[in-house]
Amino acid sequence: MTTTPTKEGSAAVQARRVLVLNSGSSSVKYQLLDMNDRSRLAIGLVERIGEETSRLLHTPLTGGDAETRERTGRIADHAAALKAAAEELAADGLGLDSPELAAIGHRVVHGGLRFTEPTVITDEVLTEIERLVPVAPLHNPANITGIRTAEALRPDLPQVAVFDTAFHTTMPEYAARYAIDVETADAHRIRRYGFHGTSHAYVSRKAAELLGRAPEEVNVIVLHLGNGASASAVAAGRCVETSMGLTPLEGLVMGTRSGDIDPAVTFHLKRVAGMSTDEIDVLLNKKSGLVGLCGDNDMREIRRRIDEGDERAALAFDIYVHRLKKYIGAYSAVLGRVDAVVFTAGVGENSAPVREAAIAGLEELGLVVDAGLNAVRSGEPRLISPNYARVAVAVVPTDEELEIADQTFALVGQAESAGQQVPVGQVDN
Ligand SMILES: Nc1ncnc2c1ncn2[C@@H]1O[C@H](COP(=O)(O)OP(=O)(O)O)[C@@H](O)[C@H]1O
Ligand SMILES: CC(=O)OP(=O)(O)O
Ligand SMILES: [Mg+2]
Repeated sequence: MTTTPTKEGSAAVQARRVLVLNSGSSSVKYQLLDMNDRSRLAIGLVERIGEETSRLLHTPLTGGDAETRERTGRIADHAAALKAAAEELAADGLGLDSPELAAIGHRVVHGGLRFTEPTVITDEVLTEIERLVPVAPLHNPANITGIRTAEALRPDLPQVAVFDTAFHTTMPEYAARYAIDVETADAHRIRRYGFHGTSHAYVSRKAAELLGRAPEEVNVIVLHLGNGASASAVAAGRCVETSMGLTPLEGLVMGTRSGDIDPAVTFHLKRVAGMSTDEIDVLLNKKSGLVGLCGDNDMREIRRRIDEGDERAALAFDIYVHRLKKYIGAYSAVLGRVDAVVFTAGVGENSAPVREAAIAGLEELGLVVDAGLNAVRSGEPRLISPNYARVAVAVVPTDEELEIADQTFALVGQAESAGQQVPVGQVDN
């Protein structure tokens, strides 16, 4: 194995592994990647953090058969979740103490306008991420805990933040600004930031590849349909419009979030229903969307209920699809020429009925889905439109973790090859 001098000047194993942490409001997804070939050494998920029914699923991928280990029982918070993940990695000889670990890459949801690129985390960067908590209350606190815990476990390693908002900072001002009083908006930095940017960037690039064209040559609409869901219009590789706004609440119907509503609904709930701001926040972020409409937020379960004739589930599905269709139409108009509409994330990659229903009736926009191609299940990027269609419709599996690992490793590598000291151990705990 190659050796290189460390910052202290002693010989060490060349570090080419990256740990990626994607901390959500109640879950942590993690992956350890070997950047020699960008392969995964282990993947894991801790879900339902803080509940009695927490669960950790850990899969080492270094041996022959990938066997998932499961831990159940309450995991109190994100710090405990990360420590449990670190123990699982250590049990496979992939512990965080490994000299082969080059950096830890974190998905950070809100980076405001300041962070347009992946950024090595210093105290000052962390303070800025903390300052953005009010506009990403479900996400940034979890990201911050992830950073602090990782820092405590490996204070000598560079930690890199990859921001969901970064890809959207290219949006023109007329798309990013809300039509509200300019002084008020500026004083409180109220504008459209957009989220899931790492996914929109990765998927739009992959879609261009699938079409055999350079990203600069194509205009695509990306529909990221996970638990959180957002659409973006990407022109020549740059985001020009996206559906999430100041926070990840705006836009499409999501698993538990309402997406677009008349903002006056909130005044009405306060004045007429007597709800507090916090109660309205919980209602719109956690008790709305699919779960609010029919009690389920998993599209598989909704489809199963529809097959059994459940009318509430059918209406929830129709509302979800209707919103998607509106955004496809709107973004076709924004882009003028569309080369591809691309489905991604849990629902987009797996739900043929959602894809079929969202594109149905859009022939005038050049959009058609081939039922046979749409029914194919595959982990590969693929076209689901017939050859004759004017606009391609595609499914492109997203890989936020790989993109975060690539960006993290590139940043740390660039800094080192330029002979710069990569800031480490600068986050106060
Ligand atoms: N086979 C499937 N068929 C339909 N929907 C699916 C399938 N697998 C996952 N999903 C949907 O994907 C959602 C999760 O998407 P994902 O992108 O993993 O979300 P997140 O990253 O926001 O947690 C689930 O809630 C479910 O609705
Ligand atoms: C920003 C956002 O909505 O993220 P997620 O889909 O992971 O909740
Ligand atoms: Mg996701």
